[in-house]
Amino acid sequence: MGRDAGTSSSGVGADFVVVANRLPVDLVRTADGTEQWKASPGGLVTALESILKANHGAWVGWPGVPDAVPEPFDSDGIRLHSVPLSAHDVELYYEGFSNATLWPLFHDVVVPPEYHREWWNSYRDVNERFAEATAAAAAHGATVWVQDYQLLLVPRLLRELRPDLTIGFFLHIPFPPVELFMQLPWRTELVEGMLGADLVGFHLPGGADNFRILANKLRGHPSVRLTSSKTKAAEIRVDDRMVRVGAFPISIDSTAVDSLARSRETLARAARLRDELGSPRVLMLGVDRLDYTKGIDVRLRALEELFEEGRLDPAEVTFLQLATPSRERVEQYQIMRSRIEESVGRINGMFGEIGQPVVTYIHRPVPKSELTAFYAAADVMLVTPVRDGMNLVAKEYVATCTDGAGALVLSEFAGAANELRQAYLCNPHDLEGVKDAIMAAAVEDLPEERRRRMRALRRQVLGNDVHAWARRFFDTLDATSDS
Ligand SMILES: Nc1ncnc2c1ncn2[C@@H]1O[C@H](COP(=O)(O)OP(=O)(O)O)[C@@H](O)[C@H]1O
Ligand SMILES: O=P(O)(O)OC[C@H]1O[C@H](O[C@H]2O[C@H](CO)[C@@H](O)[C@H](O)[C@H]2O)[C@H](O)[C@@H](O)[C@@H]1O
Repeated sequence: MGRDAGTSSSGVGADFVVVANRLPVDLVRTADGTEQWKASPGGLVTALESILKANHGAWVGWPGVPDAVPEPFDSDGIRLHSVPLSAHDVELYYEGFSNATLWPLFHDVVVPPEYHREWWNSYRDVNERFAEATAAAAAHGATVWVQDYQLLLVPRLLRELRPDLTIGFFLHIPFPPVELFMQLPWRTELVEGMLGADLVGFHLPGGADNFRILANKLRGHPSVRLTSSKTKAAEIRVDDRMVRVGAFPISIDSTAVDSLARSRETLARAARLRDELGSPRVLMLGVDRLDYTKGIDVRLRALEELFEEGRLDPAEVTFLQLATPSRERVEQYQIMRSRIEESVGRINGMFGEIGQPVVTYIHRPVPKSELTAFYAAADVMLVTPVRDGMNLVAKEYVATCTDGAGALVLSEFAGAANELRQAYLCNPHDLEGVKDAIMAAAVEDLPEERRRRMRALRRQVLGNDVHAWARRFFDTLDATSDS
């Protein structure tokens, strides 16, 4: 990628800096008062960590707990700079504006977004602090890569502080249609914030188009499509600068996942897992943060009806759901958790046997090696979000399917469906369609059809990894700074 920077030759600041709400590790405080660093949740960290490890850059982010102020330190070759957040910041900026205003609004209002002025004030204030911390961490002329919806104001704030920097911005969640974005009382400030970058990247062309339309509508900045560009980027004139906008679908470190999946330890653990689960004929798996966008309730409802109708036999099928705790103090997450846990209990009460539940539900993160063994053990992976920026779990499952025998049921409303066309695609709002996709993947299709689909999926995932994603982004960013 040619961004092998670390600290600059002057020793003051790094030449390549990632800025994200979270550091790649969270500080965890245990009941006995001890503190330890643990891997942060979510696909953003999974993807960016492998890029930064390869490039020895710096990372600016929140250490994951209120009021922690750790000094900068090195972790796996990455220099970590903390932006401290108070309990009040966490409540208003993170749980409030980021995750109860922007998150639901950008995910097609699957729950109603809330608009509160005090949340917005806190968001602006925290974005200013992120911009200041980044300005202090970056060397003269450095490249800074700002991540995601929690930091939409940072590109512009940073440009004001440090006009010498090259600034990229990437949005990891869907960018909504104009009519939805227009609900935001602070819509103009947010679009101006993003336009502070030299390149604004989205997962899908639809997101990039929505943003171009808004920039024109709100600020009168027309855009021009660059027909010669491989990424089909467009350019927007903002005062005396050109801002590029394009689609860059994120991916995973496919080769690393593939080789971990082939290891003797993983295969042995996968076989043991199947035994522990009662050697079912069909093992189905779900792996998500416990988020209302992920459609965990959709797949549970589909399975319940398939058991009720006798289309699936509970003596032959087991469903394992791993659900990492997420944003637990936000009301809509609490509502969803109760619904899911109630439905797991109901299905097991109805169809399970003593010592033999039909649904096994684990509400905690598991180590990467264990997660890979779960993927390797599964016959059918259920990925049914009602809306999702990309969904790296779908790609991780495909990369783990080294024997080519698994099947992926995938919602059309996950960004990943744009590339993984050979999955068993379904509309999560159409329960009969979800049930039919599960039946085809788990029971009805011949093994050869499943293998044909999985071969195509593996070609896609192994041929387009996270390093290629970052390369495409930086090639476009470099072209922007040249123009
Ligand atoms: N229970 C779990 N234990 C460990 N890692 C998990 C668990 N659930 C999800 N993950 C990891 O979190 C990431 C989720 O990324 P993604 O599917 O893109 O969704 P999101 O970023 O919205 O959570 C993946 O890298 C996946 O391996
Ligand atoms: O930091 P949290 O509030 O605990 O949330 C975890 C992350 O969730 C979101 O991930 C998104 O990014 C993935 C990678 O691009 C993508 O595959 C997925 O569809 C998105 O939902 C969020 O956008 C991140 O900022 C969070 O770190």
